[in-house]
Amino acid sequence: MDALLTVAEYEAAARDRLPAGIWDYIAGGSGQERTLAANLDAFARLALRPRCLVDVSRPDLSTELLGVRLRTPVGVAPVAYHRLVHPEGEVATARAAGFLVVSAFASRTLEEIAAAAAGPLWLQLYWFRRREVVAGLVRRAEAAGYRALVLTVDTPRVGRRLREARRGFAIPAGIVAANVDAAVMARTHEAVDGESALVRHSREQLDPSLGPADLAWLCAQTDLPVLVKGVLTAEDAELALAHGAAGVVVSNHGGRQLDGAVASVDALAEVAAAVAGRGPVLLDGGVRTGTDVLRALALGASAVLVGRPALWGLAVDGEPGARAVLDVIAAELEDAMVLSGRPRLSDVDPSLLARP
Ligand SMILES: Cc1cc2nc3c(=O)[nH]c(=O)nc-3n(C[C@H](O)[C@H](O)[C@H](O)COP(=O)(O)O)c2cc1C
Ligand SMILES: O=C(O)C(=O)c1ccccc1
Repeated sequence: MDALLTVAEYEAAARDRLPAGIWDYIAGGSGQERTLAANLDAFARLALRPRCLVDVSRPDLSTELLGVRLRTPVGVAPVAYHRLVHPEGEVATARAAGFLVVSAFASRTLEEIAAAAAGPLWLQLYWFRRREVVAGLVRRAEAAGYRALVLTVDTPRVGRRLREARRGFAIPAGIVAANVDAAVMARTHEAVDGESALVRHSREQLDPSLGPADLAWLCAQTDLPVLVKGVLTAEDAELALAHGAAGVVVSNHGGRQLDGAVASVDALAEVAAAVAGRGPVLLDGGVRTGTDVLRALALGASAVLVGRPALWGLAVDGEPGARAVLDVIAAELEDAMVLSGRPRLSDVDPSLLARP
């Protein structure tokens, strides 16, 4: 195999390897997939204003997030069921990642992932109707040394994923959400023609009444910082912080929830302005290159997360593949910092963009 030099090449290699149903589950968005496409297009539209005559002999990609030093400002977004693409699943991803947000629907246990992790771990939560599932995950994350919780708020139910519906997609029996009661997850394994099992499962098990008071309740349950994921507006950023959130993740769930929602990078400036330095602002959705990372930081992100790219690397070559994808992005980021005259991340601000 020739060396793969870009994230796009990992994507193509992963597509060649994965069964079509698994590929469509991962690649797909909701509805007409407009937001899925917009996440990529929005980055492409942000032209850079490089500066020259700057000493760029010592580029420094490191950053601090919630008191922890990271080698790069790039982590892995919470993505369900890594074992769909590689038998080691999240354990391999955790070895490769500088920083990983573990999904509530991880296919390895929180403790196995913690034992393997190279960097900080956060745990993502859904608002299960059975609140003891949420509380149990919080206790286990605390005990296993996770450093933050991420409450996903863009999923009162799973979006209309037409690729999943057409295939009657269900989670294969051998791959389970290792940290959630099997009874809660049973319906994710029942294939029905013309329906996504995940949509059905989410309608039954996720609580769509989630509101600000519930966020405040969650924050009161734990000393861990709680970030709110799925924020696309200044109003929701303000509401999240007012009810105890330590920060936000600007995200449209990789174009898998409300189709037609704004591209995440296009929502970033508004959210960052509302947060106004009171906590970290992360971004995910469509980050595929080092220059995308730089664009997001210029618009106010503290760090970014990649979702699908981590799975592409994992699918191609397990732990080394996931590491290689993150290394490609880091190498491109360093290059972009040197070539744009911004050798430190603290030098990255809206002046980097032609039309911020
Ligand atoms: C296959 C797949 C599964 C996902 N599972 C979850 C999940 O369990 N929890 C969650 O908060 N977000 C989930 N997401 C959304 C990601 O956290 C993230 O928002 C999105 O993938 C970022 O976009 P990107 O894939 O373009 O990088 C999932 C995304 C994908 C593609
Ligand atoms: O969050 C998702 O995008 C996702 O795919 C999912 C997986 C399992 C249950 C609910 C949603």
